Amino acid sequence: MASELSDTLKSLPSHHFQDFYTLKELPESHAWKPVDDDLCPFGHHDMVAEQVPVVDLSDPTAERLIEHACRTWGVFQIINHGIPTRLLDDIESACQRLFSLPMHRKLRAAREPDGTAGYGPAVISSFFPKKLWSEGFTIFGSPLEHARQLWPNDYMKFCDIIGEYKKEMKQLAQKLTWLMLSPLGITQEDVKWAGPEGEFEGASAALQLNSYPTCPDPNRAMGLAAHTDSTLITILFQNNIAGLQVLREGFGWVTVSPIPRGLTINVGDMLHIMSNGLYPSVLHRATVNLTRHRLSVAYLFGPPWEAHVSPISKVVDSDHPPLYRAVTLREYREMRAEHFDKALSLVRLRAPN
Ligand SMILES: C=C1C[C@]23C[C@@]1(O)CC[C@H]2[C@@]12CCC[C@@](C)(C(=O)O1)[C@H]2[C@@H]3C(=O)O
Ligand SMILES: O=C(O)CCC(=O)C(=O)O
Ligand SMILES: [Fe+2]
Repeated sequence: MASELSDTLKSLPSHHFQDFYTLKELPESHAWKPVDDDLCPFGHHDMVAEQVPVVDLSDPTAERLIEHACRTWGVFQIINHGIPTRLLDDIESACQRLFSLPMHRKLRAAREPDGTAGYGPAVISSFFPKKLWSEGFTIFGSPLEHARQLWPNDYMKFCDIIGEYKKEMKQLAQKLTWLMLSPLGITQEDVKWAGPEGEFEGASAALQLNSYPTCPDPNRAMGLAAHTDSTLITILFQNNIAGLQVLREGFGWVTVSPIPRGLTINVGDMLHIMSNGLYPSVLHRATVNLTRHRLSVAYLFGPPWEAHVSPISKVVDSDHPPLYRAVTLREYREMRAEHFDKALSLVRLRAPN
């Protein structure tokens, strides 16, 4: 088994795969400056008072609450969203099964150096001098091939859960996107690429399974470094263990308190552009834990790869000129791959009035 692992590692290029489960101390390569130091980069505030908004989707005023949350935070949590509890339990178990596999098995499904799908560190890790305390598994389209490599005799269970989860998430993402766009006066006619029924048929979607193993020195480690998502919206499920933090302008990092069976919705860069900056994409990161293995599942919902995304005319006038040029998701992801957090400013035309 040990030789299978070293053979696999030898055949993989400089890509960094870390077996966290064997480490008793935090290696220097993973030691960030204590994450608590920058809890409040804007000075001292009463952090307890600030809570990410929670929206009950069965509330008739949900749309207004969502609009307010998107304008002020770029993130909110939802309850009563209609995703079956059983499915959330299933996806959590599927993550546990995957990440608890021995390293040599996970490496069979390793992401290729220039690839996008499979097992490996977060793609943004290459932009940071220190390594992240996390591992991920990215799914575009069908997970069948990778699932076969991971569980040669029992891969269908994983595929079925992923298939069902993606289907439910797609419907929820469509509904949420309209709940977010409607208060800005944006309708189906304004978003040609959303299709005649506004069903976002050609939308791009990916599923990112994240694992944050227990860490011997959590205050000096970083699970996932600060980033915005390059999506329209992201729907995040976390396994009831705190770790996700969002940056609230003027306050600092605020922890998103897990709500059992709740989901967190992030505004991504594509929605930021479409809304002409009215809905800012949220900067977020994930911390790690001494005793509890945290898992999260991000459904990354975007426009079709080749659709031109630009500020929608309904939110543009002479007082509010377009702040961003049109860009396709394909072009934007290429810019992110090269320039990471500078990508949004690279498509920016001017500063707001
Ligand atoms: C669809 C995508 C968004 C993502 C890059 C990717 O191609 C697949 C993984 C996604 C993810 C998840 C963790 C955070 C993130 C910044 C990363 O490193 O990989 C996002 C990427 C993104 O939003 O650009
Ligand atoms: O694990 C989390 O809470 C954050 C995950 C995340 O930001 C992502 O997958 O894009
Ligand atoms: Fe994210």
